[in-house]
Amino acid sequence: MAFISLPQIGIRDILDILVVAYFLYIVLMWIKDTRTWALLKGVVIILVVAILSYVLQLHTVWWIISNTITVGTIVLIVVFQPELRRALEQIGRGRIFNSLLNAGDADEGELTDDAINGLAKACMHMSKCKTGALIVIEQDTKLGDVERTGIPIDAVITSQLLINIFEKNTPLHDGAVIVRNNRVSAATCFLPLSDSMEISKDLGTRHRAAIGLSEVTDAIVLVVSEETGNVSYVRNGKIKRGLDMELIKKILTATRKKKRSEIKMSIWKGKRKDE
Ligand SMILES: Nc1ncnc2c1ncn2[C@@H]1O[C@H](COP(=O)(O)OP(=O)(O)OP(=O)(O)O)[C@@H](O)[C@H]1O
Repeated sequence: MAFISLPQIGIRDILDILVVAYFLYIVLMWIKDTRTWALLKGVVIILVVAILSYVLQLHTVWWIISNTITVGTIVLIVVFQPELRRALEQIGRGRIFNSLLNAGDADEGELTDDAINGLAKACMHMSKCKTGALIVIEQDTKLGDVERTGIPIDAVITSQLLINIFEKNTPLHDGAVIVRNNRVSAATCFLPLSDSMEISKDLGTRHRAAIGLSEVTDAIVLVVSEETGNVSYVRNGKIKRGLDMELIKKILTATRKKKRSEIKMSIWKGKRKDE
């Protein structure tokens, strides 16, 4: 009697399956959040056509598809180079690695109550006066490259200092301010612009720069619009507009708490749903 022999499954096989499943999940999540989603649908359609042409013996269609696949792969790598670069950067600053590397650093660089108050007060003041502002708060990803494009300051955060920096027609008002370890480390910094096509057309380059930096780093960016006085919070490529004093404080305080719990939890939880 023929009997079915089940392969032996050891702990290594389970680990193997879990690692592959996790990476597939990450890749699918990443694809879903970028313009690569449209590409994936295109690739699926081409694959379906290729299979059909093979099964139905449509020689010309099959010849064209099979010959363009090699060239097509190279073309896709070139076209999607920015997305691939961003994906690698995101892996590099992944929560699991950061948690392992930064365990114990929870309080280092964390915003103090005074700093949060200073930031919120300055944003609301500049909002009232319609003074444009761009404030980057460094997190785990070091922003030395961005900082080098600006002018060093190295001063404790106060609302007065920030208001003064962004005062129109003064030498430091253009570009972004970098905040590190509760200090304003530099001003007039140049941020990378986002090339996302999903950004609202009523947002100009200041907001595009904030989103651009948040796409490639884990920095938090506060933006005050010169045109509308609107205050926005930008993180992970997402923008939340129309903040008031309380909301700014609440968000910055929540980020601080999140950072602490992230170190304990992220190894187990993976990507949080609220992001
Ligand atoms: N890449 C960048 N890095 C840093 N700062 C930038 C960058 N691009 C623009 N800015 C800042 O934004 C200012 C121009 O803002 P612009 O009016 O184009 O944008 P906006 O998003 O419409 O802002 P607002 O609503 O404040 O008018 C510049 O003067 C400069 O200070």
